[in-house]
Formats: sequence, C-alpha cells, structure tokens
Amino acid sequence: MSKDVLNNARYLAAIVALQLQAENARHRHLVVLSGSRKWAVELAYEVIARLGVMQTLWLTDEPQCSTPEWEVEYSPAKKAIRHLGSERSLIVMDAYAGFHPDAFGAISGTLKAGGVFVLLTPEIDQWADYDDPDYERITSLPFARASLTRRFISHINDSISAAQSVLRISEQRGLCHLQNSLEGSIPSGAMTASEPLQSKGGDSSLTPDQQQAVEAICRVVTGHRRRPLVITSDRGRGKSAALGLAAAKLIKRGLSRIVLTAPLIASVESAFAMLEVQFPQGVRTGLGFSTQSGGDCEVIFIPPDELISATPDAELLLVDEAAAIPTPMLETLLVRYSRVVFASTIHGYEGTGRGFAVRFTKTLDQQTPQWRSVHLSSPIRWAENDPLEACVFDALLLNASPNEPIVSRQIDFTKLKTCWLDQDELLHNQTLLKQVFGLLVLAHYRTSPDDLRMLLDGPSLRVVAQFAGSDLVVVALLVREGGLERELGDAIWQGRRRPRGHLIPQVLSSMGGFHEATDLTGERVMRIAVHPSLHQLGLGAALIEEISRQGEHDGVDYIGSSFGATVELISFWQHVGFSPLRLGLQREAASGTHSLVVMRPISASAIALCKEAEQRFYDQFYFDLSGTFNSLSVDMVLRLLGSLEAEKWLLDKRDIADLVAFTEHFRVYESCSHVVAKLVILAATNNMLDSECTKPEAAVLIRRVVQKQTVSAVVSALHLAGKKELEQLLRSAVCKLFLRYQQPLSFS
Ligand SMILES: CC(=O)SCCNC(=O)CCNC(=O)[C@H](O)C(C)(C)COP(=O)(O)OP(=O)(O)OC[C@H]1O[C@@H](n2cnc3c(N)ncnc32)[C@H](O)[C@@H]1OP(=O)(O)O
Repeated sequence: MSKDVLNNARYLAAIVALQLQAENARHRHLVVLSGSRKWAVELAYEVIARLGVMQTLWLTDEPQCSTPEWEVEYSPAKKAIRHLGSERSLIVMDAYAGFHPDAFGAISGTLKAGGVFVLLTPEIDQWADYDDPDYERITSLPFARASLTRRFISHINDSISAAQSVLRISEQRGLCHLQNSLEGSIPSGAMTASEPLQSKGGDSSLTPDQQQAVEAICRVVTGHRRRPLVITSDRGRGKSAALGLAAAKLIKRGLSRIVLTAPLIASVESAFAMLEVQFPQGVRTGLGFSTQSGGDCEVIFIPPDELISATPDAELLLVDEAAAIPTPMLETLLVRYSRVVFASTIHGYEGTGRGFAVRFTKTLDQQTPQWRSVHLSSPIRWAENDPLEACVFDALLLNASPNEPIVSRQIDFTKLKTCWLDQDELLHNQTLLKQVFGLLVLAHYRTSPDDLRMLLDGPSLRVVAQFAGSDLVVVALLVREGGLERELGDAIWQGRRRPRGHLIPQVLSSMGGFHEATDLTGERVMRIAVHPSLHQLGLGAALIEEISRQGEHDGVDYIGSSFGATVELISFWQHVGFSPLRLGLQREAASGTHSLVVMRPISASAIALCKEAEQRFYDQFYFDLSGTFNSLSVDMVLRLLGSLEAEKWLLDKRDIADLVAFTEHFRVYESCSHVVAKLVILAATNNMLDSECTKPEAAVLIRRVVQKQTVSAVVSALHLAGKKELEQLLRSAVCKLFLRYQQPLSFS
C-alpha cells in the first residue's frame, strides 16, 4: 500500500473517530484539510463517503466533480445565506474558491449536533500567500486583488491552529491536532452526558428557558398593560421555535392574526415548523401559515420594510432577529404595535447582536419602561461548550468587546490620546484588535465578520482611535478615495464604468453630474463609533476634528461620508460641518434608510464643488419630496427642509391674498395648494413647524402638502378619523403659520 493511501486511511479514521465523539457529546467539530486543492478535495469526498452523509452542503464557486453516490449540494459561499433555515450534518467549505468571512460564520450555525465542518485550505504556511478570490470584494483601484495584504487569513489561520478542538490535517505535516483522537481518546471538554436532541413538537420537549419564553410571550397579549417583551439568546437556543409555539398557543386561545417579521424569512423557518406540528390541518403558503385551508387564523410573515410602509393590523407582532433590523425601524414598530415581542440572537454568528441589547434597550427604557426581558441560555441544537461554536466565535471575534467603561461619564477631554492604528499593529495586538472590532460591533447593527477582514486588509484603510487611559472610547475607519485618471473619470461620468471603491467620487460624478468629483481626493469616514455609554459628550465631534486636521495636513481635498440617513445622524454630521450632497433614491432593504453622502470641504476646488452640489441637492430635494421621497419620514423631511434657503420661498402679494382667502374664507385647499406649500417650506426653513404646530398638524402639512400623499394615505398613516379630521388639522396648522408670518420679523 502506498504511503499516501496509508496516510489517508489514518486521516479518515481520525475524522470518523472525531465524528463519533461529536455524536456522543452532541457537539460539532471543525476539521481543516490544508494542502493542495486536489488533495483536499479528494479527501473531502472520501470523508463524505466514509461518514455516509446524504445531502452535504459544499460551499464553492467551482464544484470539482459530480458525485454519483452521495448527494452533494454545491452553493457559492456568497449565497450561503439562502441555507440559513436548513440543517446539515456535514458542511464542506472550499477556501480555495474564496474564504467568505460572513458565510463561514453564518453557515456554521446550520451544522447539527454530531456534525462535522470540513474546511479546505492551502497548506498551513501558504494560506496567507494564496490569492483568495473572495478578496475581490474589497479591492479598490489602484489595488489589484493579488497585491492586497491577507492579514485576516493569517489571523484565521493562527486562530484555527491555536484551537485545541480543531482536527487539522496537513498534506505535508500530517495530523496537527487531536492526535489522541486516533487512539479513540476524547479531547478535553468535548464529552458531556449525552442527552436526547429536542424533538420538534409540543411543550414537553421544550427547555425550561423556552417554556419561560413561551409563557412570557403569551402574557404580552393577555396582560392588561402594554408590556413589550425582549427575548435574547445565543444561536441555537430555540428562540424561533419558542415564538412558533407561543403563536400556536395564542391562536388556540382565540387570536386570529399574528404578524411575524425578520430580515430573512429563512430565519423564522423553525417558527413555521412548530406551527405545522401544532396544526396538522394547517396550510403553509409562501409567506404565511393558516390554521385551516379556508384561512381562519393566520400567522403571516411580512418583511420589516413592508411593515413600516403599510402597518397592517395584527393582534401580536413578533420581531425575530431584531438585532439585524436598524433601531429606527424597531422604534417605529414599537410605536405602531401595542403588543410586540422583539427576539434576537446576541452572540450570533453574523456578529450583529450585542449592540442591540445596548442600543434598543435605551429606547425601551424611555418609551415603555415597563418592558420585560427573557434570556435563553441553554443550547438545544447541541450541548454546552460546543467546540465549533467556540472556534468560530474566537476566529471571527464574535465575542470581542471593548473594555467596560470607563469612569462612567467623567472623561477628561484634555487627556484623551489620539492614535492612528496600523493594520499590522492590529493583527499582532489581539487585545487592541478585540477592543476596536468589539466597539464597531457594539455600535453598529451591521458589523459582521466581513468587516473584520476589511479592518485588517482594506486597501488604503486607516484606523484612528481615541483612548481614555487604556480604554478605547471612539474609533473611526477611513478610506482614501478619488484622484482617478481622467479617462476613467470620463467613463464614470458617462455611466460606462463603475469600478469598485471610490464611493463618493462615483456617486457625485455619475449620479450628481459633478465630473470633477473623480479628480479630487477625499478621506471617506466609513465608520465612526463612540462607546455606547459615552454618546453625546462631544467625543464623535472631537474625533472628526482630528480627522479633518490630519486631512488638511495630508493635503486631501475633503472629508466625506455616506451613511444610512436617520434624523440623529444627519444632525450629528451637520453639527460637525458636513453638507448633505446626495440622498440615495432607493431605501436599502436591510436598513430601510436612504444613504446620504455628506462632505466637509478643505481645498478651494472642493469648497466650490460642495457649495454647488449642496445647492443642487436642495433644489432637487423639494421636487423629489412629492415623488421619490414621498414616504420619507416626517422628522427627516423637517430636518432637511430646515437647511433650505428661505429667500426662494418668499410670498408675493397674490400668494398672501390666496392665504387670506383660504384661512379666513372658503377657498378650497386644492386651488391654492402651491401657495400653502410655499408657506410650509418657509416655516420649515425657520424651524417653525415644530414650535408653532402640534405634532399631528406638522405631520399633515408634510405628508399632504409637501409630499402630496393622498388623503386616504395620510388618514391611514396618522390614524385619523377621516378626511374631515385631516382637513381640520391642515386648516388649523396653516392658520397658525400664516398668523405667525404676518407678525413682523417672525420669518427671516
Ligand atoms: C459613517 C458612519 O459610520 S455613520 C454611523 C455613525 N455611527 C453610529 O451610528 C454608531 C452609534 N453612534 C455613535 O457612535 C455616536 O452617537 C455618533 C458617532 C453618531 C456621534 O458621536 P457622539 O460623540 O455621540 O456625538 P457628539 O457628542 O460629538 O455630538 C455632536 C453633535 O451632534 C449632534 N448629535 C449627536 N448625536 C445625536 C443624536 N443622537 N440625536 C441628535 N443629535 C445628535 C448634536 O448636535 C451634538 O451636539 P450637542 O450634543 O451639543 O447637541
């Protein structure tokens, strides 16, 4: 027998032994095959055959061969998210096709107890030199993929090598870990008492945590007081199943319509599975479940952005994976639905969860201080101390967190230390890396493992942070943009080319029409995050000042940013001297927000461009409010209208006569709507809508007069009794504003 065949036999025996241990302990394990692609792929097929696994999921862009005997489902890593609702007992990920950080994290959560995750990588000491195809996603001109650093891969490689529970097999070095498993001994910490897996079904199979959650959900509906519930858990604790069982119980007690929402329908699959078990006669449709074929009672899935725009009736709203939904959307749901449960993974593989607990609970404390919480800690899909979970969390820093601050709110601003952090320094100083990434995760709902790679390898990325003593209090990621070749600039302006990176120059040139934007160089603030316990103390503003000083020193033309626009963020960026230049036409599906490009110019050319682009933005903005932006929130419209120039909206004699006819006589609104609109804009530019009108009046003026929403849309959105109430609110608001207008010096 050849040496290779003998070796492979040893490796397979080790993997089989490990899988048996995993099965006995209800754990999952990571096996890494590091060597040539051909060797690793062939060994992986042998693993599938030896373990006798049907329906292996294999993440790759380039399936290597078809497998007649064993069914393998191939999927590109970038589409791994599609598989989130399913469960597998064997997953293969081919890092030769690209190591996709988010996919690695998310898909490992779909591996069942007793399962094995097989990662195929180049040889241990060559992986970090391999031109990983997935790095294409972070290239940016002039950096070609092959020229990028691969510190992230080094970090993953080191982390895997350091994890005692990983079985690593190298083509050149043989078995690197868990050698003792060959002899059938058990790696430390891997064996716990074997417990039966939770069966999909009724209450008896629930963990005590789940039972507590189901009871708490039922109390949200049956309690006399409005009491929102927050359920938090780690991945695999049966949170979604508990939502499904609670929904079933409530339907049995007489509820007829429950709405379930989550960023992805796949993540609530186990809630629907639970309903199917509870109502065997029920009918599953694409987006919902009816207890009987005729309809009767239903649990319906509605994506968050649709819920916000339509607000359908529901006796109970269940929000799953709430951490992946932006806080402003959650706040809207909290206001609109009286009985509501927010459930979320805190230590999720996607890395989005921990900030949720910090950010959203602040809102709950303010709006509904009587809210309750339940935490699910016992895993149901695998046993405690799962080796794969520990390894993935460590490698992707999903447990990272900034130091717990800090001498509470007493920061001595004169002693803050600004540090420009080197990406190499971050790689080699894991404590610092964890602090920085931990703060980004905590502060921003969409920070994911992909961002860890960006942090370590993003070309022309710079990291600046401020420390109070050894505590990180604020961090920003910056990326250099622009200064593009004229020929490329022309092609971008003409809409013929859209190279990766250079977001602000491209948006301003190809969409805003400012050809010169691609010539200028700018520093884009990709992310800025202040420790959540230290917001609104001036730390964010101070760091922006530091960034601007450095930008000036470096000779860049401007500092810019692009972010999902909320009223609070617009307020922050305007406060620190940035002008809005372009609002994205479409809402991002995940955040429900429009992205806003802002700029603080430094050079004379950027000052000229910024002035003109801002003017153009506002000129266009008013017209877009009755079209593209006619569903923009009232607060956001008010915020942006506040910066319009009042002179363009001054009223002439005839306008004033029209307003007299409307407010004092019987002129109908429709015949003078354009003049009413002028008055409203004029008032908004003087920030008088808030001070002169009640909230419902201001909302009617913005929606009906400025955004030209239909009467029925306004009535429904503002929960008015009907057209009459709308007309009364409109008339009373216009009367107040007109009266104020007639007072000397009240409008500038
Ligand atoms: C490109 C991007 O990264 S955009 C995403 C920004 N980051 C995040 O959303 C993460 C979470 N949030 C944060 O980290 C912080 O709140 C930041 C970075 C937005 C702001 O930093 P902070 O230190 O809290 O703000 P700072 O105290 O410097 O505020 C300066 C001014 O901005 C405005 N402002 C700041 N936060 C708010 C807010 N929540 N609501 C209204 N206005 C605000 C105010 O005018 C404030 O001045 P004032 O306090 O004198 O009224």
